Amino acid sequence: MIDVKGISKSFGKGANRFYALRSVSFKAESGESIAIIGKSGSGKSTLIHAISGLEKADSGSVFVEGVDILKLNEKETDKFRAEKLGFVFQQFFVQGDETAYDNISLSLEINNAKSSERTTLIRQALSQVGLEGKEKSLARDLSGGEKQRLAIARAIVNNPKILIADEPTGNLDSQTGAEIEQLLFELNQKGTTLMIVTHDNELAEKCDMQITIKDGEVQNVKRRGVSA
Ligand SMILES: Nc1ncnc2c1ncn2[C@@H]1O[C@H](COP(=O)(O)OP(=O)(O)OP(=O)(O)O)[C@@H](O)[C@H]1O
Repeated sequence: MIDVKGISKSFGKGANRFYALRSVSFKAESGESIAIIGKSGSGKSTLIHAISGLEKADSGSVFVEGVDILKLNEKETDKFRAEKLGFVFQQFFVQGDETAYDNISLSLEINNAKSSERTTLIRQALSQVGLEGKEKSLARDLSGGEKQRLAIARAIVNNPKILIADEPTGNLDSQTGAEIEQLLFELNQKGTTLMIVTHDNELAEKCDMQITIKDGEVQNVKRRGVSA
């Protein structure tokens, strides 16, 4: 479950203090798909950073899968993030001069795993995203859609509870974007909670829950088929 209660986050000091989030609250059950929508600069990225502990909220509480993340120290936050969360971004962030295998291997948490075990986990992740047989391909030789599939494989190799996708289709043509969308929803159907930051209303409408952020505040929470 993700339970966000009254979080605020400001940047700067004194007269220059700027609130990127103001008393934001919402609750989502495990396994749901959640869209975070809103104009550029409304606070969407700041919200997912606060939920993942990449940036700590100034006040309020954030429970993710039963863990009060504002109470964790830096090392515990890193461990929590590595074990429970997977991230996918608009810009893919794959290492072009590394193979697909090595891109995933770099983020594999079980660093002391036997190499046969690593290989199995990496092959499974590649197969889940439809990139079987691409282990040895250099990331830079992959198409845009394949790069994003690789980024998704890397995000899911540790079997995260929550997959956080920030504009995952923003750099893709509509056909490839639709395939990536389908892949994300397939992973969601298998039980991974999916949180997507998007400007795409059609994509947002496919999610169980749509949270609209405006000027750092929750403007509206809509559940599929229900208006709040
Ligand atoms: N580290 C920071 N220091 C100062 N201001 C920041 C910082 N991070 C974000 N902000 C400000 O907080 C506000 C919200 O930013 P945020 O990146 O969360 O918006 P967003 O909704 O994700 O925008 P976009 O859709 O353009 O990515 C913006 O006005 C931004 O300039």
